[in-house]
Amino acid sequence: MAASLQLLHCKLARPFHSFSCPRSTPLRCSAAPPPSKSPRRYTITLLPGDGIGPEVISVAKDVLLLAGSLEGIKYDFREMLLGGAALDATGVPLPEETLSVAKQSDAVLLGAIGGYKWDINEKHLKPETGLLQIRQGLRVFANLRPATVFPQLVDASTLKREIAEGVDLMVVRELTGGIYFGKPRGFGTNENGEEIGYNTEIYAAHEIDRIAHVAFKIAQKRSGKLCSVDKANVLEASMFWRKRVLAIAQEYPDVELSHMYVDNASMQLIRNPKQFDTIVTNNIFGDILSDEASMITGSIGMLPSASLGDSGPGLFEPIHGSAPDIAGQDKANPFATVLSAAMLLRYGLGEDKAAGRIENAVLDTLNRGFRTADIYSAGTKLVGCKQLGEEILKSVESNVPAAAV
Ligand SMILES: NC(=O)C1=CN([C@@H]2O[C@H](COP(=O)(O)OP(=O)(O)OC[C@H]3O[C@@H](n4cnc5c(N)ncnc54)[C@H](O)[C@@H]3O)[C@@H](O)[C@H]2O)C=CC1
Ligand SMILES: CC(C)CC(=O)C(=O)O
Repeated sequence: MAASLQLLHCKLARPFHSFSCPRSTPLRCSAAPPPSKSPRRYTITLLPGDGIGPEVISVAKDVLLLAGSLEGIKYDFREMLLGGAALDATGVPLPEETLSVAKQSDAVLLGAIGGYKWDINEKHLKPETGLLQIRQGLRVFANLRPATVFPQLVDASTLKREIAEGVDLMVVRELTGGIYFGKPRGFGTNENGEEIGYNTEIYAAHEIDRIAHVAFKIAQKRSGKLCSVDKANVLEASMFWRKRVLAIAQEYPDVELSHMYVDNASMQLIRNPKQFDTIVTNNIFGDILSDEASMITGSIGMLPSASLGDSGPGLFEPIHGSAPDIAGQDKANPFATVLSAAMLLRYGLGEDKAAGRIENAVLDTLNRGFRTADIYSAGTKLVGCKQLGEEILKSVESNVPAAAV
């Protein structure tokens, strides 16, 4: 089974740099485990989930298959239930079998979960609880969310060209701690007998230290700049976050560390996103800031993610949700999931060549003018999720070299 963070630490933390950032030089690590099986064969757990999840996973699976077969890779796919689909079939959002199969696989590719149908469910019967449980079950505490503005999509950004052009940042989000998991949590009544709901933002030292190490290492391989985002002017958990990040910084004298309050960071991302390179932040701030960062790139449908732990399979998923407003209409943008599949190959399996094929194919498809509605602009070709998938496959097949895209 792949040891995800070990692979990451040996690799380039800027997967798209070859076309988005000519100023930097690719880093390679000789310690990265070369694939030794021949033919290389991997077990991949697919979790399509709900809403547009199955639509985008179907495209990504085909792309993985083709890029893999062209690079001598074979897969055993295990499609399992998660979220609302699992609730309907089994009564729980994360069946034991799903977690067990996921744990035994080499990597996990997830679509999205959730939908109106389950919104009124109690907490333990919500699709979202299944998502949190699988992240925790796989111990994937480091969630990497690269936000890269592709030259082809500068005009799809809601920001002015001069602000959006060249943005290439990495949000390192802590994924298995903080307020999404903190206890006590729940509903009750206060001393006046009034109903209340409450949650706890809590971080132990080891949780901050390990995500800080990941972020510093990524920053080292990028531009050497790390911004830690918190709310240390108000929240004790953030004051402690900052203290630990400062302590860990002693081990990375080559990284220029800055701190920013989250309210300012959300404003600065829109004012001047190019001031950021690597951002490290807690679970909830990372969730929100990465959705915001996605719009700089043109759409939430463009942002992939990799969630990695110290050992075991990584979990790869687009940052978007199940988009119930467009589900079943063939309108979903599958690029985020396809790029998550590329991250799976690169950081989950060490299959750089197959990953590169997919990344180049995404750019080639954009170069050939194909767009889903969320990134459409005048003069480009509007297509649905399925047709975009077919175009990506053509680009994978033609294997346009990186220099040409
Ligand atoms: N990782 C996951 O599975 C996540 C699940 N959710 C769940 O998803 C459901 C909907 O949540 P929302 O807040 O509406 O967030 P969302 O990300 O599903 O949708 C927000 C907006 O972006 C659009 N959008 C999202 N992905 C797109 C894509 N690939 N292509 C084109 N447009 C896209 C949607 O149509 C919608 O207008 C909820 O049940 C929520 O809990 C939300 C976020 C993450
Ligand atoms: C639906 C939540 C559990 C998670 C979320 O919003 C996210 O990770 O993007």
